[in-house]
Amino acid sequence: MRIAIVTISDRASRGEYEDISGPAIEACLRRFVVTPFEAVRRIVPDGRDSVAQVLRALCDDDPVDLILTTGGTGPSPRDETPEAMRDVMEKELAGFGELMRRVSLEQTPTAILSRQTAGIRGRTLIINLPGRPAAIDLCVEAVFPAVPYCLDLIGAGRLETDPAVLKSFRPG
Ligand SMILES: Nc1ncnc2c1ncn2[C@@H]1O[C@H](COP(=O)(O)OP(=O)(O)OP(=O)(O)O)[C@@H](O)[C@H]1O
Ligand SMILES: Nc1nc2c(c(=O)[nH]1)N[C@H]1C(S)=C(S)[C@@H](COP(=O)(O)O)O[C@H]1N2
Repeated sequence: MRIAIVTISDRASRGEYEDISGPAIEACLRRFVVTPFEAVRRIVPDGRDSVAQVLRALCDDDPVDLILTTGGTGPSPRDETPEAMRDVMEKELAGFGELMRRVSLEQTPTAILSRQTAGIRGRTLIINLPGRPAAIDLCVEAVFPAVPYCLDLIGAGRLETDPAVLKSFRPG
């Protein structure tokens, strides 16, 4: 099982601030994913082409099973993660963005500014998270119960979670 964590930030990619959100995603997953996995880490600048290029590379050449991105989902001019998603996804899973915004709205009214979504390319599931470190655990934990079954359905690797920490759901 290989899980890619892609930090999308102009300043973090230039080393102007420390990437906190990327490591926070890996730490979050390590708390409940019991299947051994390799974390593949990338840090790229904002922008449609920059993001689409890294996503295509991770899905097409020796594909990873799951990609979690952080950043670039907002409304400012350089935030183009959703445009890159539209370029690379073969199927959109809009429910992921809907649920993450719903839980985030309980934390902050600016959650409506995130255009985060999820989608499938080949045998890889891609999920967008906002850039702010405070969003990571909340958004990952909200959607993850459905992730293992989604990976089954697209032919990715089998992923198990520790039910005492995060219960995943496989119907039937
Ligand atoms: N990977 C990250 N690690 C730590 N903090 C982050 C990260 N990404 C975003 N943040 C924080 O969240 C704020 C809002 O994120 P946003 O993606 O809108 O950044 P930004 O202002 O567009 O700048 P940049 O793209 O250079 O990160 C940032 O100003 C920063 O404080
Ligand atoms: N849970 C959660 N969601 C959140 C936030 C947050 O602090 N917590 N920040 C919001 C803000 S202020 C913005 S601008 C958008 C987009 O952030 P991004 O461009 O860093 O992806 O995510 C939103 N979603």
